[in-house]
Amino acid sequence: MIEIKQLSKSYGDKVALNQLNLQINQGEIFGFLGHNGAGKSTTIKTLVSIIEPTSGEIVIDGLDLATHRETIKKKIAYVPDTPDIFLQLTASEYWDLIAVAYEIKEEAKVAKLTELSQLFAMTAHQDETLASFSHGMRQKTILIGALLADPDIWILDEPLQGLDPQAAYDLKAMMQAHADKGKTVIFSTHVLDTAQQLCDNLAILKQGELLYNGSVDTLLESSPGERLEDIYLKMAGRQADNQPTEQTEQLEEISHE
Ligand SMILES: Nc1ncnc2c1ncn2[C@@H]1O[C@H](COP(=O)(O)OP(=O)(O)OP(=O)(O)O)[C@@H](O)[C@H]1O
Repeated sequence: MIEIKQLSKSYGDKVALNQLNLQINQGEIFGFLGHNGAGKSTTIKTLVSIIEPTSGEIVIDGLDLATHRETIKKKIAYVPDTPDIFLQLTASEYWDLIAVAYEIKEEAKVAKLTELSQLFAMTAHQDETLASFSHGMRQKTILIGALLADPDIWILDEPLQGLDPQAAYDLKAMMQAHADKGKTVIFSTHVLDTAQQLCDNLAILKQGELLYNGSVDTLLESSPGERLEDIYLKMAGRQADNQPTEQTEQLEEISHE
């Protein structure tokens, strides 16, 4: 279980996250939704130890992230929103690097790579550099690397961006299969149909504040006949609009019950 307690992050004067409290259960698919700049990536980067929070605490399976960082990092695989890393490496060299970092045995690595690179149509490209790849191919290379370790917690920042329809379909199936094995999958997205289709629970953020935390079903039941997209847009409002909508107030009550 992941417990996020009173988590805040400021970049200079800019408050990106304000006292966020959340719980993410093992084996669930958890989604972060929110307009641009809402704080989704900041939350995710804090979870994967890329950035330090200004204050607050993250506890994963009973261990405080601040004091058990190395142990916790081994449980987590992360797919960033911009896959422009290790561009000078070939896909195969990148996967080798991940296998060493996560201490994956050679036999298991080869079996998993054969399966995943075929699934994502990357076998023919494994000896080409990431620099020569399209955005989607880099994304697939990093996805394959993340899955090599069969992580307890798989965290993906806007993972569907840039994937072709087949790869997006396969990735969604893999996220579901990963959760079905009892692993935790956390992702951010702007694709509300995907959130509705995949998520057990979600958090909706706006300008660093939590607007809603709870199940997708509860959210949908709160407005019969409406899709998640309709409910989300009413709740989050327009970017410049800081005033809570009537829907926001109603849903805040539900999420605190
Ligand atoms: N390195 C940084 N320096 C200064 N401000 C930052 C930095 N990173 C993020 N911010 C600010 O923090 C706020 C939250 O940004 P964040 O990237 O977490 O949003 P997001 O919800 O992931 O947005 P998007 O959907 O556009 O990816 C924004 O106002 C952003 O401008």
